[in-house]
Amino acid sequence: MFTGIHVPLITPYDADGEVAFDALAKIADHVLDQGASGLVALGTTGEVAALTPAERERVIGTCAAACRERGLPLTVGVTGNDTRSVGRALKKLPGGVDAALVTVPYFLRPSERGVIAHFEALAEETPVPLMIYHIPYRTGQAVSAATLRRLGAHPRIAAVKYAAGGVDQDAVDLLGDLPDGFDVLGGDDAFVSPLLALGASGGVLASAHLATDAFAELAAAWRAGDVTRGRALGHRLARLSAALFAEPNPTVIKGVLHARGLIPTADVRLPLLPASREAVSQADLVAVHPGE
Ligand SMILES: O=C(O)C1=N[C@H](C(=O)O)C[C@H](O)C1
Repeated sequence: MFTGIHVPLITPYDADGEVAFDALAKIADHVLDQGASGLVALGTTGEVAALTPAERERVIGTCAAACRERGLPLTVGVTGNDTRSVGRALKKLPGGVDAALVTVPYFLRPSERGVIAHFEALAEETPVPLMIYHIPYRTGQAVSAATLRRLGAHPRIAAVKYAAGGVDQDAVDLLGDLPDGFDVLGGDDAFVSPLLALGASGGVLASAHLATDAFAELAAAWRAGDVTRGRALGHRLARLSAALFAEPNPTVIKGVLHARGLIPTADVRLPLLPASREAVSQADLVAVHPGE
């Protein structure tokens, strides 16, 4: 299920600050038609924390329709640091959801044994396969390769979105000895190419709103062992990701999509602030020929 590039969609807003569901549907169709292997709804990029429960439900429905039409998977972000409430949220996921992206418990900083107990409890009750979201610079929680390997051996834990802020020793250790049926997806846009080179099967990349086809080609090149193409493309796309992440995600991406007429406004909800004009025009420029 988890190969190729999965795009964690932004949430576009109209001039009144309401979610622009028609624009969301168009972006979903666009990235899937450009070669994305699936969508992720309600990620950080989708400003999930700023959405009401009703908006979240409609976002899932909109993304599910686009995926269903093409027979591609929809993953939905489920965030929380209390095992029971995350379990309840998983059980409430509507039809049309194929997997859940579940953050390592944040802020609380349980032990790694606690992290294992958390995911093993969730894996026993989840209606859909789980993708662990490992992002220690946001959660504050270390998770070793040994812990991920143990969790990856569980039949209901299908993948990890690996976002350690670089290619660390645990990434090398994990990718050198993966449990059967457990996929690693790069979750730090700038480091996806080296992770693919080590054996990751794809990525969950906000940058792939732009140049989706080039990101899909990057994943395919590394899978096919085409080092020359993978390396060259990886360097170019890393420059695009750097430009898109020059200010807090997803502000620059929204700025570029708006400048290109793909969403009605570049607005974000507080505490995010819109990206500067300079950051948007620089990223727009880099995005024009990312694959060459
Ligand atoms: O929402 C996501 O999923 C992602 N969020 C990361 C972030 O906001 O830092 C970036 C990554 O591309 C995917």
